[in-house]
Amino acid sequence: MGGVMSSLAEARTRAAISKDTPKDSSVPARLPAKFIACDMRVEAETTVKNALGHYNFPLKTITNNNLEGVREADIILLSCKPQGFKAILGEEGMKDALKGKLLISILAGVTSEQIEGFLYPGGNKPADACRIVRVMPNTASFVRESMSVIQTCTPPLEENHLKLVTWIFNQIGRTASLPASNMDACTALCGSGPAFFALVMEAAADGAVAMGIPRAEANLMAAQTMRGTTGLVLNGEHPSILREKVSTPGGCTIGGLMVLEEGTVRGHVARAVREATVVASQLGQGAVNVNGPRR
Ligand SMILES: NC(=O)C1=CN([C@@H]2O[C@H](COP(=O)(O)OP(=O)(O)OC[C@H]3O[C@@H](n4cnc5c(N)ncnc54)[C@H](OP(=O)(O)O)[C@@H]3O)[C@@H](O)[C@H]2O)C=CC1
Ligand SMILES: O=C(O)[C@@H]1CCC=N1
Repeated sequence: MGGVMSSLAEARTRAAISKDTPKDSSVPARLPAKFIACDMRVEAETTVKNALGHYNFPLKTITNNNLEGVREADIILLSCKPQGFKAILGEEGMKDALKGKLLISILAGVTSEQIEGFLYPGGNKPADACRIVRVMPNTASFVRESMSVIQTCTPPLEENHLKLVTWIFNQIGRTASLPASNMDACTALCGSGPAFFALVMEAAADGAVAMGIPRAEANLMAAQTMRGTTGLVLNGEHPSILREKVSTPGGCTIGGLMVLEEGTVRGHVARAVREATVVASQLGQGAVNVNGPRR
């Protein structure tokens, strides 16, 4: 989806907070209460409604009129292809529509400086310029398990904006903050990561199928085993210790691990993250054939 906008309204939930309940200081004073989805194709309206229609908030879809969506919104979530932001933000009237608003970009490889430089060339930034924040979420946001990295801004975001961005992305998983220089690696690890881990999971299931386990059970077993492993690590277990604990001396785990090490799995997985980092860094530069062979 190209541009997704949500407008703010006074948080209805605040009314429900009793006098005795301590206020959660991480919750912004105003929360998003309405969602506007903008796309270029009318078919996208059905996709959006099917994906989001069951949630209990007002949802509006707009086709081929990003300007209307931006005018109506307080927060703009830019989610077109990396190279597509100039067409959207360069539209006549867009700069005015963005005045004083928060523009969140999840575009891979596009820096905040690039967006800012496009909107306000030559550093001609008015006092009411929109505030741009770069965030890298991932597809697990669909099941509220995203790992989203919010880029730290210079100068820092004002407290309300920071609370708001953090709150939004905390609704769809976990958040972390890192500087601009780390965002391409975050894109590779968090943005692309689900695809990498899915490949490993599929390979593990294939192995089990080869040894006679039915496909459906193998997929379930691989997915739940991966989930359990992530649960242990998120609970504080170090991956190396976890691996040692499972490796009964003379047992089957160490036998399997030896095969993985022979196959240089670590090197290849790490290299995939390094490769995706380099590719991500080129996505916003107008480069072509970014995935061409490098050697
Ligand atoms: N896929 C992922 O897991 C992640 C993606 N990202 C980033 O999110 C962005 C989208 O990625 P992804 O969803 O995979 O890519 P897609 O190409 O599937 O989505 C791009 C969307 O933008 C829409 N669009 C294109 N031009 C316009 C326009 N002028 N106005 C409004 N909408 C427009 C497209 O509409 P239409 O379908 O009609 O062409 C399409 O829905 C990228 O920048 C990517 O780097 C970030 C993190 C994870
Ligand atoms: O592959 C891509 O370019 C996007 C960015 C991160 C995940 N998907």
